[in-house]
Amino acid sequence: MLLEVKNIEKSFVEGVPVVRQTTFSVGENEIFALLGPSGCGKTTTLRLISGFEKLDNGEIYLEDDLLSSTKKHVAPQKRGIGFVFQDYALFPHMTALENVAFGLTDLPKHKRKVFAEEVLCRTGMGDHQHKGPAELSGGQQQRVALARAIAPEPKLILLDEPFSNLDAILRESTRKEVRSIIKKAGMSAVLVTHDQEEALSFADRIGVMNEGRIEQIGTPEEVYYQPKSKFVARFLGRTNIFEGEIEDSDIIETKIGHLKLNRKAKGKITCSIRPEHLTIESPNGTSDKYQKGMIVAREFKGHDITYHVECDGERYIVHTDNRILFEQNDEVVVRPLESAVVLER
Ligand SMILES: Nc1ncnc2c1ncn2[C@@H]1O[C@H](COP(=O)(O)OP(=O)(O)OP(=O)(O)O)[C@@H](O)[C@H]1O
Repeated sequence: MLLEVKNIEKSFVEGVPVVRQTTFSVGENEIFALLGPSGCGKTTTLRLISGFEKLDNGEIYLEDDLLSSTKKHVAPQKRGIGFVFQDYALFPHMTALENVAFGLTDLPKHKRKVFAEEVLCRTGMGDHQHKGPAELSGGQQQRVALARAIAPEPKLILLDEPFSNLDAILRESTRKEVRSIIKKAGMSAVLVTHDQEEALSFADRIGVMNEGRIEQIGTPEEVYYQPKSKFVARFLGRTNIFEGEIEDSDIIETKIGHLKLNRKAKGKITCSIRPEHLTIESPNGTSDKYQKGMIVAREFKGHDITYHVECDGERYIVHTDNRILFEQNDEVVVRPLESAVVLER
């Protein structure tokens, strides 16, 4: 593993831990995202890795070298880690090109600007390379900061909400470019974000953080489709939660009817099923193992439609493609297409 974070802990105020017993590792050429709501400790975790904060407990290793522990603290500039922080401070008296070229000390002088220009072009800033930070918009400065951090090709790069100031279209294209630069150069990255779509599309693996702890680590598909907790299920996108009691079975009775579970369970259980794993049908001709419900709201989004269906006082969300057309107040049955995932907590 390239980066190993072992049981790290940090409090700013005694007795109020901000990062608790956090453990994860990042492999060679891997992009790892720390995803969680505002205030859950993501930035602090990144600052502990960069060395801008000292930890209270635990250890951080890069290529088996100890960077941080309670006894040792390697200075940030000596860690060989690149970073883009939320406040992306660029050198104000330098142009965009000079900002990016500045860190390329490993290259011969005449090659620095050529390479810096190439990276700026790839982050869409080629036309603005001779402007100073004051002449650039927030989003443009953010792209220069990204180029500056990536250009020296550090083994590991830390990215704290690096696309937050870009509009939706620019965000997607910049994300793709940055991902491809990181992958091609063989770098690894830790991305901090509260945007689930960003984590799902950018990272190879995601650690979902809640109140200072990582609740689950997995590939985007695992954390999205196999969440371990209610928090992870809900934070990764819309979902339908069912609660009930069963006797050693993989079927639960719900208000939409029988629902198959991904495994056998017993006692009180909670399970989750994504809206796209449910569908709706006209009640005519379907067997009576599915309960009737009514469409109470509909969100048409062009390529797909989200229906809100009320069954016996409970609301469910169903996501279908735009060929399944119903109107508000239509009577329907909700039918599962996949099994529901039993949550551990
Ligand atoms: N230097 C500090 N001194 C005191 N408290 C701090 C300090 N830095 C962070 N905190 C507190 O630690 C908690 C976690 O902050 P952190 O910035 O790590 O969260 P985050 O998940 O990155 O949130 P955001 O996405 O809003 O940046 C917050 O309650 C914050 O107020």
